[in-house]
Amino acid sequence: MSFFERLKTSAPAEWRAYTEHPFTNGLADGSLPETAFRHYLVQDYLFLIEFARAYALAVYKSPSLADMREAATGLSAILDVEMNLHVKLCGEWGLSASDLEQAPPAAEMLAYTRYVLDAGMRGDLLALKVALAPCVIGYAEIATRLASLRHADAATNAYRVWIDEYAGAPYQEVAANARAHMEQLADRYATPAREAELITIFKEATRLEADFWEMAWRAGK
Ligand SMILES: Cc1ncc(CO)c(N)n1
Repeated sequence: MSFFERLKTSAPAEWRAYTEHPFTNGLADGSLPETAFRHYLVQDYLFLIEFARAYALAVYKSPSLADMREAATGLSAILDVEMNLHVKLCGEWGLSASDLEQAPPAAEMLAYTRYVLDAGMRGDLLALKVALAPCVIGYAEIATRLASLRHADAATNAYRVWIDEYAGAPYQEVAANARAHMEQLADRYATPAREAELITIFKEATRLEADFWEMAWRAGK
């Protein structure tokens, strides 16, 4: 079993609560209330800024030049690709750049990003990548599942652009690379004695991802 599969099978309830959260199913069938989606978009913009800082930390934490290049590629994927797409998507939902920048950060967004940054600051590059795995690899898995559901209203579903962005080849490739790099780091640095600590980080980060959906889901009620 790969390292990532071991992480997932060590946190089955957490992984399920995150990847099959009602928010995600509401994206797939278009039933998600618009207020929930808008709340999500605003907080996700703030999330991505902190996420970029986590990748910058990964550059600093890199033991080798090859690790550093990999982290720098991830940083640029967020700053130059995902953030731009996000601003465009927000614009389509009537949210301007200043709406996004002036939004007060939600406790769930802060808790999650602080957790990831802290795991990386006190740990090594592998610990940081494990904390990031639910975000990067999780979104690729979620979007692939949602894209395969093939609801009858797929053509008119307003959330289709979001699904397509994360189910599309460019994002899937970013996630596959992140996964391959984490496997390689695990070969180099994961010892049986460390596995419990790494599982704890993965479990916590997964729980905080589910809380992020839950925060937005509540806003739609
Ligand atoms: C909360 C969250 N997790 C993961 C991703 C994927 O980058 C995202 N955009 N937002």
